[in-house]
Amino acid sequence: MNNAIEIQKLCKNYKDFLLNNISFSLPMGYIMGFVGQNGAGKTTTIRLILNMINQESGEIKIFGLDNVQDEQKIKQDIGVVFDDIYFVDSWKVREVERAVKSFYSNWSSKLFDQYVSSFHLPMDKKVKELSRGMKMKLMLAVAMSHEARLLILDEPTGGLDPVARDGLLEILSKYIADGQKSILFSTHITSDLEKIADYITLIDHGNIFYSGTKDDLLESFCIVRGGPHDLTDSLKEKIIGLTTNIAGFAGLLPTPEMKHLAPEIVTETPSIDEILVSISKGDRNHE
Ligand SMILES: Nc1ncnc2c1ncn2[C@@H]1O[C@H](COP(=O)(O)OP(=O)(O)OP(=O)(O)O)[C@@H](O)[C@H]1O
Repeated sequence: MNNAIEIQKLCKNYKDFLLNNISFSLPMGYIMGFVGQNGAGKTTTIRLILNMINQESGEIKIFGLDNVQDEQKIKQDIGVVFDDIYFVDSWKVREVERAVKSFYSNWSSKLFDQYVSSFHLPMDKKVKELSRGMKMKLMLAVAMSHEARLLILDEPTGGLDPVARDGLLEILSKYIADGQKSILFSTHITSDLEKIADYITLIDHGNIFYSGTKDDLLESFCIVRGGPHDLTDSLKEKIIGLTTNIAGFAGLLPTPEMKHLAPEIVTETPSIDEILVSISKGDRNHE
């Protein structure tokens, strides 16, 4: 299978943070959600992929090419959206297009106009006059107007209302429909990923906790709940992010451990949010 992104043993060291030897791949034609708590290392990983910061060690390949040596070639094929707008404040929407299009050999003004119109962006407004959601939509329009084969989105839905978010998810699903495009989508709004992501990479304190299909992730764990007397010592050790109170306990359990459960214990399929919260509680329980 061809990979849009292939990361091997990537490390980055800051004073108080280590991106610890991470590896994961995004297969061509799919959407990968990139999730983790604040400060887990998502933006650092994205900056490394885009060669905006230097890595200490490891390898990053985009469409099979080295992200540093072949940077110029690769960047023609990537569209990026960050949570901060990077266009000049005094530019009007039309001027943003004029400024950006010269960088891309595949730029399509027709596509840009279509996105601007479907996002209801006013062509004559200046960047500084746009709302946060409008700025986000402008960055998305730019990212998608040069037929990029890889979109890298860092919190793209943060400023969008639920209707606009839903519209965006539809656009992203259509964007990858030809099987030739891929999206790495970092977000805290995991319900968006439940709708459209095929793969999930979950990063926890600079380590990859999980990378694989969303379905496998949700099948790999279950939420368990039981009364105070159902919690044995051996079960306690296996539960990630255990919470207890007078009524009983709850937490996340690796699915293979389900076969040892007493029949009174209730199990449910977790949401991505529940997995994230349990992992973070598990980290705190071990501190
Ligand atoms: N330039 C830098 N110098 C020192 N530390 C940094 C630098 N950039 C990021 N960090 C640290 O690296 C860690 C990971 O930050 P990063 O921005 O990658 O997290 P994130 O997962 O994107 O978080 P969030 O969800 O809050 O955006 C944090 O502890 C942050 O303080």
